Amino acid sequence: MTDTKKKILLINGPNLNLLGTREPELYGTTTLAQVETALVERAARHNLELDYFQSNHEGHILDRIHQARTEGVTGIILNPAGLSHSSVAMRDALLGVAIPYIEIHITNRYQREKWRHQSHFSDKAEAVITGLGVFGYVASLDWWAWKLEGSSFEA
Ligand SMILES: O=C(O)[C@@H]1C=C(O)[C@@H](O)[C@H](O)C1
Repeated sequence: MTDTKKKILLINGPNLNLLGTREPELYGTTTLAQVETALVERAARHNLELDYFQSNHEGHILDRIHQARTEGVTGIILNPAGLSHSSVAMRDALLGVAIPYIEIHITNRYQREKWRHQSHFSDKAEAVITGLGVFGYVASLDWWAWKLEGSSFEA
């Protein structure tokens, strides 16, 4: 019997293609490609498949979210980026496909402009990570692995 790995989809929103050179004092110097590569390798160690997608175009992100349902994606790691604070359509897409997601933000949004404190996604997220830098992506993946492996705690 083939061992079908559970699939996690990493979605990054607008301007995160600039990660590594974009306001490095806030977002750090690790590139998005480095994050994506590391997570694919880490996912494999957890016997998970990880696919990733980044777009600066809201509609393209909506289409990728819709596609995730047909692919049987188990869970999503989502950094909506600037769309966190504005996109009802993206929230509706996630609710529409009914795929659970963890919301991750590289920066601590609560240390930034007040309008960044609000997110259209947090109340429906499994969890929200904000301010761990790019480690937030690692934490998000490990959380999915822990959850899918039965959520057992070993101190
Ligand atoms: O911290 C982050 O990853 C988020 C990324 C962005 O691009 C901003 O628009 C958000 O406000 C914060």
